[in-house]
Amino acid sequence: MTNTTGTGPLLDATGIRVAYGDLVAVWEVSLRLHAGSITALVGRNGAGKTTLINGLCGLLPVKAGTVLLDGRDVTALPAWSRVALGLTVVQEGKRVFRELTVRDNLVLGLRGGGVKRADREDELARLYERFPILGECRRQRAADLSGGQQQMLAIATALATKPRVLLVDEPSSGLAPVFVDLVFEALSALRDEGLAILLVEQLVDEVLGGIAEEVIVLERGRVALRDRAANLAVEDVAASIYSSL
Ligand SMILES: Nc1ncnc2c1ncn2[C@@H]1O[C@H](COP(=O)(O)OP(=O)(O)OP(=O)(O)O)[C@@H](O)[C@H]1O
Repeated sequence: MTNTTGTGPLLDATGIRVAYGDLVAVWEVSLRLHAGSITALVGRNGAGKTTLINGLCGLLPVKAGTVLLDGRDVTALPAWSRVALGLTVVQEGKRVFRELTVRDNLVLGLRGGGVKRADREDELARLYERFPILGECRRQRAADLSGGQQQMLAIATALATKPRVLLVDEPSSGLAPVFVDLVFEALSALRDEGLAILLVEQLVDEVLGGIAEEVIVLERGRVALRDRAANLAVEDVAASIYSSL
């Protein structure tokens, strides 16, 4: 059944378990992401956030559980076919093709999302309009951009795939405050346009200060706390994250 009414979750993951050999890093985690909302995934280092994201997007196989994308079971599909269906990840660490130009990175995203060659220039123009900073340096190698610019490029490349569900792993990591603000502004705008976003983020103040509707705290691969952001105080979330230290 597809989510044509806009009321059901766009991403519905149930009982997700992910392991590295015998080490189970994520234990039967369930979560739902809805159109037009940001869910923040927080937890201390090693809690399993990246592993969960990679299981959801298909970069790692799941040992148990199901991932439904708009009602369709994508659990067995490779990452690239999930991208084509609208489930895209922005990996940790500003992953871009460093030797390619900004434009060519974006074109790879457009191809991954199945955008037709005839529509390419229009789509690129739209991306440059959204991220003027990328328009200005479209002919530069990605390696020559600043860390903040590379993060914007990583997000823009993900957007080029035309996702409905975006998984974003620690986009603010290592960025100057001005770029953190730009990243959060971009994600808020995408949420307002109807994307369902899962955001791994260490900046608890930012998460509870407005960007996220829901917060999930992971601890040793399990959900330790889950609530509407409005119901949570920074101290509660911080206590939940650091209680096991
Ligand atoms: N490639 C790997 N091989 C083996 N174990 C791994 C691998 N990657 C992660 N782990 C282990 O899995 C667990 C979860 O790690 P993960 O990176 O998902 O946590 P995280 O919450 O994203 O942490 P961080 O905030 O540091 O990125 C940790 O115990 C980690 O040591």
